[in-house]
This record gives sequence, structure tokens and C-alpha cells, in this order.
Amino acid sequence: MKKVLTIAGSDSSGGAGIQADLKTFCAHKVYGMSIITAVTAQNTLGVSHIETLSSLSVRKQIEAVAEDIDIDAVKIGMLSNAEIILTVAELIKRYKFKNIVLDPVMISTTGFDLLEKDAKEALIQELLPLADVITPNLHEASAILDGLEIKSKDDMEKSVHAFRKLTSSAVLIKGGHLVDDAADLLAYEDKFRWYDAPKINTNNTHGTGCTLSSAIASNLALGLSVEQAVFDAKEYITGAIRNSLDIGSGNGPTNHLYRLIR
Ligand SMILES: Nc1ncnc2c1ncn2[C@@H]1O[C@H](COP(=O)(O)OP(=O)(O)O)[C@@H](O)[C@H]1O
Ligand SMILES: Cc1ncc(COP(=O)(O)OP(=O)(O)O)c(N)n1
Repeated sequence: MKKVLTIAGSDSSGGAGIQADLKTFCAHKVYGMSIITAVTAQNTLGVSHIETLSSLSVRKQIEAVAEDIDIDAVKIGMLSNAEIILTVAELIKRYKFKNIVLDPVMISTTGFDLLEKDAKEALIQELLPLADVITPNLHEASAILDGLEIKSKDDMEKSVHAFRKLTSSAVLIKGGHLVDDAADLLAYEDKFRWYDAPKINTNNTHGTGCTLSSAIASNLALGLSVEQAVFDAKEYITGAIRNSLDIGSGNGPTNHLYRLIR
């Protein structure tokens, strides 16, 4: 069985973070492992508290897994601060991790900071170059590109050229926050490809970014090309949103069981 590691924060409500990642791995029939960077108190209405683990704890968790188990792919989500980013970057290099999908989590949809403001540069300088695929949403892409306005599909196309100057990683700009579309744009090598999808009329989009990046990591572990891994992950997230769950009174979670329970 293929083995996939997530390095991310815990979401007590189970919709995003480590919990979404492990559910996604399970649905893709890969073995999931987790490195927890922070514990958030969170529900469908928002984040009320964050306790970040020490970089020593993160280091020890990664070493414990990597010294014992072969890892076929890694998904990276919420990292909280620069010290943890530097630790993760160092250990990626030491253990030569492959198939790395970086979701540059910065802020929750409900507006809570999940990355300290001064850590953005470390993320760009230290982690971006190590990732095989990065998956910013419109807000994160704009933050990485020094405030470049990205609100439309045209803006997304322009922004991939700016990304090309920063990194040779494949970049998937997620269009979930476009007004009437949910199209994502993949730029890889010197090509780009749109993954179109209709915008589903629902508030239940908590954890969509986490789910998509974990699905891509699972598909890479299973041996798919980047283009196909993104295609299959896009189908998975679209189905998980279409069948999303009315849990809680805010933004409910996606449904990872929709292919099993019909
Ligand atoms: N309402 C929606 N209908 C269809 N797809 C959506 C919707 N909202 C998000 N998505 C898709 O979910 C994935 C995550 O995107 P996005 O919500 O932009 O990321 P994040 O959760 O990081 O903000 C993307 O593939 C995006 O197109
Ligand atoms: C612990 C934790 N990690 C990441 C997120 C962000 O999740 P994401 O899927 O990018 O988007 P929203 O759920 O915020 O819409 C999170 N909330 N918690």
C-alpha cells in the first residue's frame, strides 16, 4: 500500500486540516500518517484558539516516521510559524521526500490567521523551491506575489507568469473564490491547463483546499502524472462538495464518503 504523510494543523471540527487529510487518504486507499504542527479550536463558524507545537515536537514527529517508514508522498498544510517552516524544509532535504504538495495555508476562509505574518518570506524562500506542486487559493497567490490583484480568470493567467519567476514547481491556482466559477489553473513546465467546474451553490466548503491538496498527494503516490493527479483530485473535490454535509450552523464540511455511501 502507498503511504502518504500530512504535515498540518488539527481542526477540532474535523472539516479541514489533518482530519480532512486523513479522510482523503482513506478515500484514496492510501495509508495516511500525520505530523501535527498546531492544534486549533475550530468549528464551522470559525477558529477561536490556536496552540502551535514546538519546532522540536514537529522535528521529532517527522524523524520518528521517516526513520522507520518509506513515504510515497507528502502534503503540507498549516505550518503556523517560520521556525516550523525551517524545520520542515531541513527535514525534507535530509530525507529526500518526494511528491511534495504544498498548500500554502495562510488564513482561514473565516478570516483567522493560520500563518504568522513574518513567516511568509520563509515559506516563499525555503519551502516553495522544494515542492513539486503548490496549491494557493486566490488570496494566498496574491499574498505570495506581493499583493498582485487576482480576482478573475484573466488575473489567474497573468499570475502564473509571475509564479514562474519565483519557482519551477507546478502551481495550481485554485479558483474556489471566483464569483461565478470554480475553475483552477495548473501551470507546469512551460504549459498551462484549466480544470473547469461549475460553482456549486453551497456554504459547505470548509476544508476544500485541504481536501484537494491531499487528493493530489494521494494520486501522485499512486503513480499518476501531475496533470492526471490534479484532474482526478478535482473530480474528487467537486463530488465531495456536491455531496457536502449540513453539519454545524456555519460552513459545513465536504463529504469523503460520497463514493461509498450513495
Ligand atoms: N462552491 C464551489 N463549487 C465548486 N468547487 C468549489 C467551490 N468552492 C471551492 N471549490 C473548489 O475547491 C477547491 C479548493 O479551492 P478554494 O476554496 O479556492 O481553496 P481554499 O479552501 O484553500 O480557500 C478548488 O478546486 C475549488 O475550485
Ligand atoms: C487546521 C486548519 N488547516 C487549514 C485550514 C484551512 O482550510 P482550507 O481548506 O484552506 O479552507 P477553509 O476551511 O478555511 O475554508 C483550516 N481551516 N484549519
